Amino acid sequence: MLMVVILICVVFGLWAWYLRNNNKNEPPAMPGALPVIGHAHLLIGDSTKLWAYFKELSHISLNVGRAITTYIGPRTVYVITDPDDFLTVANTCLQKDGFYDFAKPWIGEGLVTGTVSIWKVHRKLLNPAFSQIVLDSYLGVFNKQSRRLVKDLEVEVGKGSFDHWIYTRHNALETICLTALGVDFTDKNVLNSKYVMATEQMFNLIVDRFQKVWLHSHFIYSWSSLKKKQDEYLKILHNLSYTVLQKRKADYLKNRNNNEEPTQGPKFKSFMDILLELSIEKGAFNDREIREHMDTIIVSGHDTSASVLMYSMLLVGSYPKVQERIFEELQDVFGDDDRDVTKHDLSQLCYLEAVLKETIRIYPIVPVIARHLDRDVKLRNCTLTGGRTCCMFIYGVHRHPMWGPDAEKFKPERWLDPATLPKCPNAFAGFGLGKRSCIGKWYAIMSLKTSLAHLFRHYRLRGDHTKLEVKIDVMLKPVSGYHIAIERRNK
Ligand code: HEM
Repeated sequence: MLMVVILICVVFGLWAWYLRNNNKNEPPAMPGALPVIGHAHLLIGDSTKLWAYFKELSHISLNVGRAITTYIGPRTVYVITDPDDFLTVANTCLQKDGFYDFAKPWIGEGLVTGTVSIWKVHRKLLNPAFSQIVLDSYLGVFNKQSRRLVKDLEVEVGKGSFDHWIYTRHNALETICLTALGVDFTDKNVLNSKYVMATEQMFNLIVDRFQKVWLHSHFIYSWSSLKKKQDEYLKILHNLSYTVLQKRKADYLKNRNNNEEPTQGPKFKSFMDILLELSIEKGAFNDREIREHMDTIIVSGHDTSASVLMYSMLLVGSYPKVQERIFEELQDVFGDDDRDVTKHDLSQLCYLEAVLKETIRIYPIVPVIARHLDRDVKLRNCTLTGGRTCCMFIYGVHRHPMWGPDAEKFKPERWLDPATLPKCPNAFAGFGLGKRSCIGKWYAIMSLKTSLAHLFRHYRLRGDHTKLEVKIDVMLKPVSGYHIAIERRNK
């Protein structure tokens, strides 16, 4: 078996080696390629090492015209870090790269991984679920969940460093279930923990597969021990989403038969309401498709927000002056009142929003995205060849020289004055760019601002982000998270 695998790799490698130099206007090649395997040997190691390699790729790309060519066995993979080129590729080639197929057993044809023809129809149908009017209707839940987080953290007051990532993850999972899906898991701790664990393991597994180039083949992967583990985790993940689906569907049908408006949940149609309505009344989705959209929203909606909350708490804890400025802004808006955050308050919390954006710029939790090039794409300094993979390095875009010599510094105030921001509108790509950018951007900003407004009214944080080691588990994750301590704020 091993011999067959090696033989296949060698044949593909030689073939790709032969084909790869035909485009004379291609970006320069990344140094260090070996015959046949290309740069695949640089992917080997744990996910911290992989992240170090990705950072190096970003910096090399930034230094040589914002684009380089790498080779993973038979595949040619471009790395780009120019913001305008990023947008060009993002809007010219809408198809996600084959690497995203590693997540398809989990989230299928949901928006993140969906094939273009399906994505085009479904994104249009689902956009209204993230309209401002729907998001405003979630503000009550965002406040309730933020208060819950403040309360949960009470046990850590004065006890020294602890892992706040555990708290933000559980809280964000409950929030996405309450809002987008209309189900309450706040008293189901065991289920919640199992789901969070399975999500983490699935991300590990996808990265593990990425690093083991021979497992890129679906056939070889299907015989691997990794695939067996994947099946176990998927059982947990799909079990939860199917349970929610059955319950919500039964409620929908009951209300429809009784001609009743739902008594619980938001007044406006949530993501789940829209899915059910389109499925039951118009036959737009079958159960599998609903489940795939639900799984996509659960994972992309909770892990992202939880990570940004975790990193922003750590960064603010590391910069006392930033923390005091946040508190001053909160005092200006709320005084000593512990009331809920309103829509109007959110529009006034400009410094807090700057903190969030700067956090995502420094720690882009989705640091790389990839497209399949279905045609040749002409960029500013080079041409990418169709049929290949283009990785857009958000991490690199956020360190482009247009951010200035202090690009590595956490400086929220740069967001307050257009003169201190890059002129290029694409320089910030934390939520992706173009037609397939994040559908949940404003959901995330609203929920995160609400959480931070509650947290910083109650606590003073201390942290040290320079001690944080990160790894890439699809998203940018902490290796360990014991870097903040909290104290109650005496106003
Ligand atoms: C701060 C938090 C978030 C960040 C930084 C973020 C970032 C991103 C990025 C970079 C992409 C593009 C992915 C790619 O092209 O492969 C994306 C897509 C997506 N995000 Fe987010 N996201 C966040 C929060 C959310 C939330 C809260 C939701 C849902 C409630 C969500 C749902 C999605 C979906 C469904 C897509 C796929 C969009 C499409 O292809 O049409 N995200 N996000």
